[in-house]
Amino acid sequence: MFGFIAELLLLAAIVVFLVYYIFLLPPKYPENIPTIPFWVALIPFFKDVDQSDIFRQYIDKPLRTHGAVKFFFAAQWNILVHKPSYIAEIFKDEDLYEKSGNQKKIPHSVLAQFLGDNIISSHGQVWKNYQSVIRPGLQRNNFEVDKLASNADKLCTLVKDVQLRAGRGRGVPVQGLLQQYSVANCSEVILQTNFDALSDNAPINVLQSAVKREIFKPIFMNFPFLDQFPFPSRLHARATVDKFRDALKEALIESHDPSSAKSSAPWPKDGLGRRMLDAHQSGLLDERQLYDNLTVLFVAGQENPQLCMISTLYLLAKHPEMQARLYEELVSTGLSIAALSQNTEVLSNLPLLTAAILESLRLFPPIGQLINRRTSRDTLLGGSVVIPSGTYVGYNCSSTNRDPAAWGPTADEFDPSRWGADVASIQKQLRLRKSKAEFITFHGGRRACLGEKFALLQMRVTLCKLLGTFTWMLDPGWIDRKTPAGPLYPRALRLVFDSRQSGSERKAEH
Ligand code: HEM
Repeated sequence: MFGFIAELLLLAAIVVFLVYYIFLLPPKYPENIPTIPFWVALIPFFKDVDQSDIFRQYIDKPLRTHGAVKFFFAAQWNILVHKPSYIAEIFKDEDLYEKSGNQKKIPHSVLAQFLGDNIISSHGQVWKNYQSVIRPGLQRNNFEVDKLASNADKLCTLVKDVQLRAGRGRGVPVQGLLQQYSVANCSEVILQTNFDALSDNAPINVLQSAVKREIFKPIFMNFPFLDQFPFPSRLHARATVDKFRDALKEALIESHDPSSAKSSAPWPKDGLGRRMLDAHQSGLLDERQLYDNLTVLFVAGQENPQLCMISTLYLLAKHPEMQARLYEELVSTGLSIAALSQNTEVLSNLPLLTAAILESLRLFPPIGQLINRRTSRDTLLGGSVVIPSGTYVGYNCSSTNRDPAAWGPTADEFDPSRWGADVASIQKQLRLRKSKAEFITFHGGRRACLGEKFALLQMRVTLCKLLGTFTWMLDPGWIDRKTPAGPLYPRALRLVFDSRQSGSERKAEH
């Protein structure tokens, strides 16, 4: 009996070994690009790392030298592309490089349950249908800038309070505050809902943090097939994402019900929330599609701007001279900060402000790495890289955005002047860099981000208020490290804020 069990265990061990061996073996094609060893993806499990260090050490050189590599991620082999001309080719052929999001790639995962089938990850006619509903709501010309400015005022008050409590010269954590702020902007201005996110302990902020903890667990991001098993922690994760979806759904319905105390009427013409509810009523979106899209719009609409704010505050903290120049630019308009923060036209025509935001988005794209396109047939990328049908293809955004061949030897440096000195040349350069896929922060081609316009407006208003109210620097005790995996940004950033007024008062005192 003992011998039989031992044999069975040995057999099981051989099967597991064989399966793993095959699983971890890189695909034969393409032959002319290198393979990043599979264990590189596993380093964050064993060590507390800065993902940009790992990238520099193991991925950067082969990726840049060959323009693409074979790369193990999310428990499968993919082609990770760096070369801008390859990426431009991918963006151009939507039918060959089909969007294939989590609902197709890992349908059993918590992530797929959370975001479902939505405008970002769908393909073909379904995507066109979603676009017809969503695009006009996201690209309207009349975003309520007064609401953004008033939320930015509240943010400044929160920052002041936290800094006061921490004590002069002591660093304060900024991520939580920026999360509250971007949730408020996204829910109120994009979706016409209200979660009272800027008040203390708003339930949405607690839920949002709980969902993020579950979704970004590295072990399940790298091995999503583990979600097939009913681990108690994953059942809890599923319940948490459902609760979050229900909260969004309830808020959307209540805020669009004129008889509800939580109604956000009057609604703007073309408001996205109304459009989505109408599309459901007319049968254009079924119930599942309505709430999948609502969830993804909420996530994309507040998470990406939030990360952009963190990275921009970080870069400006490292460049106090740039803070001073930006402040001078605001003052040079002759408008008060209060008036300027609500004047979309003047704000959009400030060259340094525009260039600083673009430069931050270039160096720290909120979506650092994206692998969600699948080849629908065999192909030859760039005329030389053989990619078999059914292969997942993606890119590392910050690597391409920092390509020295495109941006020169200072590609890794924060230098807003590289974008141009006036708004017309900055816009021209932006269009050119996007068309050559040298700046891919907002993706590209027909699937380019639909929220770019809103995101840039929000960044302008936010920086106008923050720069008009404070100067800031890095907390000297904060360790300068980026996140270990997932979205790339400075980890648990702590800043020391100083009120501009008290700064000038201090000068007067001397
Ligand atoms: C700094 C802010 C932002 C950045 C860097 C950003 C970046 C991106 C990227 C990289 C994609 C492609 C995603 C993929 O293929 O998986 C995308 C798509 C998209 N984004 Fe954004 N985004 C930002 C803000 C927003 C905002 C505020 C919204 C508003 C809800 C939004 C809505 C969308 C939508 C709807 C798509 C899908 C477009 C399509 O496929 O038709 N984004 N964005």
